[in-house]
Amino acid sequence: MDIAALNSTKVLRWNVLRWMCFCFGSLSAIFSAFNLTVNNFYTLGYLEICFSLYCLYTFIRLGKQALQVWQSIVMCALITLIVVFGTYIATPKNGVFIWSFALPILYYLLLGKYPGVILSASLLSLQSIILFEKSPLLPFTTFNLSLNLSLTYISIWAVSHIFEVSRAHSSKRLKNLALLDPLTGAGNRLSMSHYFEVELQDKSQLFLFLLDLDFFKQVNDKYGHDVGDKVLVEIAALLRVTLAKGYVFRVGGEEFALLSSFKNADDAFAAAEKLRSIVETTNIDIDGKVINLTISIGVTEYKNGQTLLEFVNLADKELYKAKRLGRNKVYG
Ligand SMILES: Nc1nc2c(ncn2[C@@H]2O[C@H](COP(=O)(O)OP(=O)(O)OP(=O)(O)O)[C@@H](O)[C@H]2O)c(=O)[nH]1
Repeated sequence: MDIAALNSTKVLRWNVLRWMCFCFGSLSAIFSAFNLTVNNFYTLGYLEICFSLYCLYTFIRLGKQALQVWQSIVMCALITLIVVFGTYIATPKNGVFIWSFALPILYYLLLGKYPGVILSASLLSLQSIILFEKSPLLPFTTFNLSLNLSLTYISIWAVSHIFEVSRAHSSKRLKNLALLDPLTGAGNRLSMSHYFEVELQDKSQLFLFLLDLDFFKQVNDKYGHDVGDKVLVEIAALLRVTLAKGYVFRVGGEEFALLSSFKNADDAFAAAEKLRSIVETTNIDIDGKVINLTISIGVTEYKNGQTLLEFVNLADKELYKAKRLGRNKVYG
Protein backbone atom coordinates (compact mmCIF):
# COMPACT_ATOMS: atom_id res chain seq x y z
CA MET A 1 0.00 0.00 0.00
CA ASP A 2 1.27 3.47 -0.91
CA ILE A 3 1.29 5.84 2.07
CA ALA A 4 0.42 8.76 -0.25
CA ALA A 5 -3.04 7.20 -0.66
CA LEU A 6 -3.63 7.92 3.03
CA ASN A 7 -3.22 11.65 2.51
CA SER A 8 -6.91 12.27 1.92
CA THR A 9 -6.44 16.03 2.44
CA LYS A 10 -4.13 16.29 -0.54
CA VAL A 11 -6.45 14.18 -2.70
CA LEU A 12 -9.44 16.32 -1.69
CA ARG A 13 -7.61 19.59 -2.38
CA TRP A 14 -6.35 18.33 -5.71
CA ASN A 15 -9.90 17.42 -6.77
CA VAL A 16 -11.46 20.64 -5.48
CA LEU A 17 -8.86 22.84 -7.14
CA ARG A 18 -8.95 21.01 -10.46
CA TRP A 19 -12.74 21.11 -10.84
CA MET A 20 -12.91 24.60 -9.40
CA CYS A 21 -10.53 25.69 -12.18
CA PHE A 22 -12.86 24.10 -14.70
CA CYS A 23 -16.08 25.69 -13.32
CA PHE A 24 -14.75 29.11 -12.32
CA GLY A 25 -12.57 29.34 -15.44
CA SER A 26 -15.62 28.77 -17.67
CA LEU A 27 -17.80 31.17 -15.66
CA SER A 28 -15.10 33.80 -15.67
CA ALA A 29 -14.81 33.58 -19.48
CA ILE A 30 -18.58 34.21 -19.78
CA PHE A 31 -18.46 37.09 -17.27
CA SER A 32 -15.49 38.69 -19.00
CA ALA A 33 -17.38 38.75 -22.32
CA PHE A 34 -20.34 40.31 -20.54
CA ASN A 35 -18.26 42.89 -18.66
CA LEU A 36 -16.31 43.91 -21.77
CA THR A 37 -19.32 44.24 -24.09
CA VAL A 38 -22.38 45.12 -21.96
CA ASN A 39 -21.19 46.50 -18.62
CA ASN A 40 -18.09 48.30 -19.91
CA PHE A 41 -16.08 47.19 -16.85
CA TYR A 42 -12.86 46.85 -18.84
CA THR A 43 -10.40 46.28 -15.99
CA LEU A 44 -12.63 43.63 -14.44
CA GLY A 45 -13.21 42.02 -17.86
CA TYR A 46 -9.46 41.75 -18.62
CA LEU A 47 -8.82 40.48 -15.10
CA GLU A 48 -11.41 37.76 -15.71
CA ILE A 49 -9.80 36.78 -19.03
CA CYS A 50 -6.42 36.40 -17.26
CA PHE A 51 -8.13 34.39 -14.52
CA SER A 52 -9.79 32.10 -17.10
CA LEU A 53 -6.45 31.46 -18.79
CA TYR A 54 -4.80 30.76 -15.44
CA CYS A 55 -7.63 28.33 -14.57
CA LEU A 56 -7.20 26.53 -17.90
CA TYR A 57 -3.44 26.27 -17.34
CA THR A 58 -3.86 24.98 -13.77
CA PHE A 59 -6.57 22.51 -14.83
CA ILE A 60 -4.24 20.98 -17.44
CA ARG A 61 -1.24 21.01 -15.10
CA LEU A 62 -3.14 19.31 -12.30
CA GLY A 63 -4.15 16.57 -14.73
CA LYS A 64 -0.46 15.67 -15.03
CA GLN A 65 1.03 16.31 -11.60
CA ALA A 66 0.34 16.52 -7.88
CA LEU A 67 -1.02 19.61 -6.21
CA GLN A 68 1.43 22.28 -5.02
CA VAL A 69 0.36 24.41 -2.05
CA TRP A 70 1.13 27.64 -3.92
CA GLN A 71 -1.47 26.71 -6.56
CA SER A 72 -4.23 26.77 -3.90
CA ILE A 73 -2.91 30.06 -2.49
CA VAL A 74 -2.79 31.71 -5.92
CA MET A 75 -6.30 30.47 -6.75
CA CYS A 76 -7.77 31.87 -3.50
CA ALA A 77 -5.92 35.17 -3.97
CA LEU A 78 -7.09 35.60 -7.58
CA ILE A 79 -10.72 34.75 -6.95
CA THR A 80 -10.79 37.06 -3.89
CA LEU A 81 -9.27 39.85 -5.95
CA ILE A 82 -11.92 39.48 -8.66
CA VAL A 83 -14.84 39.37 -6.19
CA VAL A 84 -13.55 42.31 -4.10
CA PHE A 85 -12.63 44.39 -7.13
CA GLY A 86 -15.99 43.58 -8.79
CA THR A 87 -17.84 44.62 -5.62
CA TYR A 88 -15.83 47.84 -5.52
CA ILE A 89 -16.52 48.96 -9.08
CA ALA A 90 -20.09 47.69 -9.56
CA THR A 91 -23.19 48.97 -7.81
CA PRO A 92 -24.62 46.63 -5.14
CA LYS A 93 -27.67 45.90 -7.32
CA ASN A 94 -25.35 44.13 -9.83
CA GLY A 95 -24.98 41.50 -7.14
CA VAL A 96 -21.24 40.83 -7.64
CA PHE A 97 -20.81 40.78 -3.83
CA ILE A 98 -23.04 37.66 -3.65
CA TRP A 99 -20.04 35.62 -4.84
CA SER A 100 -18.47 36.37 -1.46
CA PHE A 101 -20.74 33.73 0.06
CA ALA A 102 -18.94 30.99 -1.89
CA LEU A 103 -15.46 32.02 -0.79
CA PRO A 104 -15.32 30.72 2.82
CA ILE A 105 -16.11 27.24 1.45
CA LEU A 106 -13.22 27.49 -1.00
CA TYR A 107 -10.81 28.88 1.60
CA TYR A 108 -11.49 26.00 3.96
CA LEU A 109 -11.47 23.31 1.27
CA LEU A 110 -8.30 24.54 -0.40
CA LEU A 111 -6.24 25.91 2.48
CA GLY A 112 -7.58 24.43 5.72
CA LYS A 113 -8.73 25.71 9.10
CA TYR A 114 -6.45 28.62 10.06
CA PRO A 115 -6.22 30.28 6.63
CA GLY A 116 -10.00 29.66 6.40
CA VAL A 117 -10.65 31.65 9.60
CA ILE A 118 -8.34 34.53 8.69
CA LEU A 119 -9.44 34.86 5.05
CA SER A 120 -13.17 34.52 5.80
CA ALA A 121 -12.98 37.19 8.51
CA SER A 122 -10.90 39.50 6.31
CA LEU A 123 -13.29 39.12 3.38
CA LEU A 124 -16.32 39.83 5.58
CA SER A 125 -14.71 43.02 6.93
CA LEU A 126 -13.51 44.17 3.52
CA GLN A 127 -16.79 43.57 1.71
CA SER A 128 -18.78 45.19 4.55
CA ILE A 129 -16.61 48.32 4.37
CA ILE A 130 -16.89 48.49 0.55
CA LEU A 131 -20.65 47.96 0.53
CA PHE A 132 -21.40 50.36 3.38
CA GLU A 133 -19.20 53.02 1.83
CA LYS A 134 -21.04 52.76 -1.44
CA SER A 135 -23.39 55.44 -2.56
CA PRO A 136 -26.26 54.98 -3.06
CA LEU A 137 -26.53 52.28 -0.42
CA LEU A 138 -29.56 50.93 -2.17
CA PRO A 139 -30.04 47.29 -1.19
CA PHE A 140 -28.63 48.16 2.22
CA THR A 141 -31.20 50.76 3.11
CA THR A 142 -32.84 48.43 5.59
CA PHE A 143 -31.17 47.08 8.66
CA ASN A 144 -32.90 43.75 8.09
CA LEU A 145 -31.25 43.14 4.75
CA SER A 146 -27.75 43.89 6.08
CA LEU A 147 -28.39 41.64 9.03
CA ASN A 148 -29.65 38.80 6.81
CA LEU A 149 -26.67 39.07 4.46
CA SER A 150 -24.16 39.10 7.32
CA LEU A 151 -25.81 36.18 9.09
CA THR A 152 -25.99 34.15 5.88
CA TYR A 153 -22.28 34.72 5.33
CA ILE A 154 -21.48 33.81 8.94
CA SER A 155 -23.61 30.64 8.71
CA ILE A 156 -21.80 29.50 5.56
CA TRP A 157 -18.50 30.34 7.24
CA ALA A 158 -19.45 28.38 10.41
CA VAL A 159 -20.58 25.30 8.44
CA SER A 160 -17.37 25.39 6.37
CA HIS A 161 -15.34 25.63 9.58
CA ILE A 162 -17.13 22.74 11.29
CA PHE A 163 -16.86 20.61 8.14
CA GLU A 164 -13.12 21.26 7.75
CA VAL A 165 -12.34 20.64 11.44
CA SER A 166 -14.16 17.30 11.50
CA ARG A 167 -12.78 16.29 8.09
CA ALA A 168 -9.20 17.01 9.19
CA HIS A 169 -9.81 15.15 12.46
CA SER A 170 -11.16 12.02 10.72
CA SER A 171 -8.37 12.14 8.16
CA LYS A 172 -5.77 12.23 10.96
CA ARG A 173 -7.49 9.40 12.83
CA LEU A 174 -7.61 7.28 9.70
CA LYS A 175 -3.93 7.90 9.02
CA ASN A 176 -3.02 6.98 12.60
CA LEU A 177 -5.09 3.81 12.39
CA ALA A 178 -3.26 2.80 9.24
CA LEU A 179 0.24 3.78 10.36
CA LEU A 180 0.48 3.29 14.13
CA ASP A 181 0.55 0.18 16.23
CA PRO A 182 -2.68 0.44 18.28
CA LEU A 183 -1.11 -0.89 21.48
CA THR A 184 2.12 1.09 21.78
CA GLY A 185 1.55 4.03 19.43
CA ALA A 186 4.87 3.21 17.70
CA GLY A 187 4.88 3.12 13.90
CA ASN A 188 3.94 -0.11 12.12
CA ARG A 189 5.59 -1.81 9.14
CA LEU A 190 3.78 0.44 6.63
CA SER A 191 5.09 3.60 8.25
CA MET A 192 8.52 1.98 8.51
CA SER A 193 8.71 1.52 4.73
CA HIS A 194 7.57 5.12 4.28
CA TYR A 195 10.13 6.62 6.69
CA PHE A 196 12.83 4.38 5.25
CA GLU A 197 12.27 6.16 1.89
CA VAL A 198 12.16 9.55 3.64
CA GLU A 199 15.41 8.94 5.51
CA LEU A 200 17.17 7.78 2.36
CA GLN A 201 16.82 11.33 0.99
CA ASP A 202 18.97 12.49 3.91
CA LYS A 203 22.68 12.80 3.20
CA SER A 204 23.80 11.36 6.54
CA GLN A 205 24.24 7.64 7.17
CA LEU A 206 21.17 5.63 8.01
CA PHE A 207 21.24 2.92 10.69
CA LEU A 208 18.72 0.31 11.71
CA PHE A 209 18.49 -1.07 15.23
CA LEU A 210 16.47 -4.27 15.46
CA LEU A 211 15.60 -4.76 19.07
CA ASP A 212 13.97 -7.63 20.92
CA LEU A 213 12.94 -7.88 24.58
CA ASP A 214 14.74 -10.70 26.39
CA PHE A 215 12.67 -13.46 27.97
CA PHE A 216 9.47 -11.51 27.55
CA LYS A 217 7.46 -14.72 27.69
CA GLN A 218 8.37 -14.90 31.39
CA VAL A 219 6.72 -11.51 32.02
CA ASN A 220 3.50 -12.75 30.43
CA ASP A 221 3.69 -16.05 32.29
CA LYS A 222 4.40 -14.44 35.66
CA TYR A 223 2.18 -11.34 35.58
CA GLY A 224 -0.33 -12.04 32.81
CA HIS A 225 -0.85 -10.74 29.29
CA ASP A 226 -2.39 -7.43 30.43
CA VAL A 227 0.72 -6.50 32.39
CA GLY A 228 2.83 -7.69 29.41
CA ASP A 229 0.88 -5.25 27.20
CA LYS A 230 1.54 -2.36 29.58
CA VAL A 231 5.24 -3.23 29.66
CA LEU A 232 5.33 -3.04 25.85
CA VAL A 233 3.71 0.41 26.01
CA GLU A 234 6.30 1.59 28.57
CA ILE A 235 9.20 0.19 26.56
CA ALA A 236 7.99 1.90 23.37
CA ALA A 237 7.74 5.21 25.25
CA LEU A 238 11.21 4.71 26.75
CA LEU A 239 12.69 4.03 23.32
CA ARG A 240 11.04 7.13 21.85
CA VAL A 241 12.34 9.34 24.64
CA THR A 242 15.85 7.88 24.63
CA LEU A 243 16.36 7.91 20.86
CA ALA A 244 17.18 11.59 20.32
CA LYS A 245 16.20 11.57 16.65
CA GLY A 246 14.71 8.96 14.36
CA TYR A 247 11.69 6.69 14.35
CA VAL A 248 10.46 3.80 16.50
CA PHE A 249 8.42 1.00 14.94
CA ARG A 250 6.89 -2.13 16.42
CA VAL A 251 7.62 -4.85 13.90
CA GLY A 252 6.63 -7.94 15.88
CA GLY A 253 5.12 -8.99 19.20
CA GLU A 254 8.04 -7.89 21.38
CA GLU A 255 10.29 -6.70 18.59
CA PHE A 256 10.96 -3.06 17.70
CA ALA A 257 12.91 -1.43 14.85
CA LEU A 258 14.55 1.98 15.15
CA LEU A 259 15.62 3.99 12.13
CA SER A 260 18.00 6.86 12.67
CA SER A 261 20.84 8.74 11.02
CA PHE A 262 24.25 9.07 12.65
CA LYS A 263 27.54 10.63 11.60
CA ASN A 264 29.36 7.31 11.80
CA ALA A 265 29.13 3.74 13.08
CA ASP A 266 30.70 4.65 16.45
CA ASP A 267 27.92 7.14 17.19
CA ALA A 268 25.29 4.59 16.16
CA PHE A 269 26.75 1.91 18.44
CA ALA A 270 27.02 4.39 21.32
CA ALA A 271 23.31 5.22 20.88
CA ALA A 272 22.35 1.54 20.77
CA GLU A 273 24.43 0.84 23.85
CA LYS A 274 22.76 3.76 25.64
CA LEU A 275 19.34 2.28 24.81
CA ARG A 276 20.35 -1.12 26.07
CA SER A 277 21.76 0.28 29.30
CA ILE A 278 18.75 2.54 29.99
CA VAL A 279 16.30 -0.34 29.55
CA GLU A 280 18.45 -2.54 31.79
CA THR A 281 18.53 0.02 34.60
CA THR A 282 14.88 1.08 34.36
CA ASN A 283 12.40 -0.42 36.76
CA ILE A 284 9.02 -0.51 35.06
CA ASP A 285 6.23 -0.08 37.56
CA ILE A 286 2.96 -1.62 36.41
CA ASP A 287 0.20 -1.34 39.01
CA GLY A 288 2.73 -1.78 41.83
CA LYS A 289 4.57 -4.66 40.16
CA VAL A 290 8.16 -3.66 39.48
CA ILE A 291 9.49 -5.30 36.33
CA ASN A 292 13.02 -5.19 35.09
CA LEU A 293 13.87 -6.21 31.53
CA THR A 294 16.78 -6.31 29.16
CA ILE A 295 16.96 -5.98 25.39
CA SER A 296 19.15 -7.37 22.64
CA ILE A 297 19.95 -5.15 19.66
CA GLY A 298 21.21 -5.89 16.16
CA VAL A 299 22.70 -2.84 14.41
CA THR A 300 23.30 -2.38 10.68
CA GLU A 301 24.32 0.50 8.49
CA TYR A 302 22.52 1.13 5.22
CA LYS A 303 24.50 0.34 2.09
CA ASN A 304 23.61 1.95 -1.23
CA GLY A 305 21.02 0.05 -3.24
CA GLN A 306 19.75 -2.10 -0.39
CA THR A 307 16.04 -2.72 -0.11
CA LEU A 308 14.32 -2.38 3.25
CA LEU A 309 13.94 -6.16 3.40
CA GLU A 310 17.69 -6.71 2.88
CA PHE A 311 18.44 -4.01 5.46
CA VAL A 312 16.12 -5.64 8.02
CA ASN A 313 17.44 -9.14 7.29
CA LEU A 314 21.01 -8.03 8.00
CA ALA A 315 19.95 -6.41 11.29
CA ASP A 316 18.04 -9.58 12.13
CA LYS A 317 21.22 -11.64 11.71
CA GLU A 318 23.03 -9.30 14.14
CA LEU A 319 20.13 -9.53 16.58
CA TYR A 320 20.26 -13.31 16.38
CA LYS A 321 23.97 -13.19 17.31
CA ALA A 322 23.22 -10.87 20.26
CA LYS A 323 20.60 -13.34 21.48
CA ARG A 324 22.78 -16.37 20.98
CA LEU A 325 25.72 -14.75 22.78
CA GLY A 326 23.75 -14.31 25.98
CA ARG A 327 21.22 -11.48 25.37
CA ASN A 328 21.33 -7.95 26.84
CA LYS A 329 23.89 -7.13 24.13
CA VAL A 330 24.39 -4.86 21.14
CA TYR A 331 25.74 -6.57 18.06
CA GLY A 332 26.54 -5.34 14.56
N1 LIG B 1 1.55 -9.15 26.39
C1 LIG B 1 1.89 -9.34 25.16
N2 LIG B 1 2.73 -10.33 24.82
C2 LIG B 1 3.07 -10.51 23.54
C3 LIG B 1 2.57 -9.69 22.51
N3 LIG B 1 3.08 -10.12 21.34
C4 LIG B 1 3.89 -11.16 21.61
N4 LIG B 1 3.88 -11.40 22.95
C5 LIG B 1 4.58 -12.43 23.71
O1 LIG B 1 5.96 -12.32 23.57
C6 LIG B 1 6.51 -13.58 23.93
C7 LIG B 1 7.66 -13.89 23.00
O2 LIG B 1 8.21 -15.06 23.44
P1 LIG B 1 9.50 -15.69 22.81
O3 LIG B 1 9.44 -15.58 21.30
O4 LIG B 1 9.65 -17.05 23.37
O5 LIG B 1 10.65 -14.75 23.24
P2 LIG B 1 11.19 -14.33 24.66
O6 LIG B 1 10.47 -14.97 25.78
O7 LIG B 1 11.21 -12.83 24.67
O8 LIG B 1 12.65 -14.88 24.63
P3 LIG B 1 13.84 -14.38 23.72
O9 LIG B 1 13.32 -13.47 22.68
O10 LIG B 1 14.44 -15.62 23.16
O11 LIG B 1 14.76 -13.68 24.64
C8 LIG B 1 5.38 -14.59 23.84
O12 LIG B 1 5.02 -14.99 25.15
C9 LIG B 1 4.23 -13.81 23.20
O13 LIG B 1 2.96 -14.22 23.70
C10 LIG B 1 1.66 -8.66 22.87
O14 LIG B 1 1.18 -7.89 22.05
N5 LIG B 1 1.35 -8.51 24.18
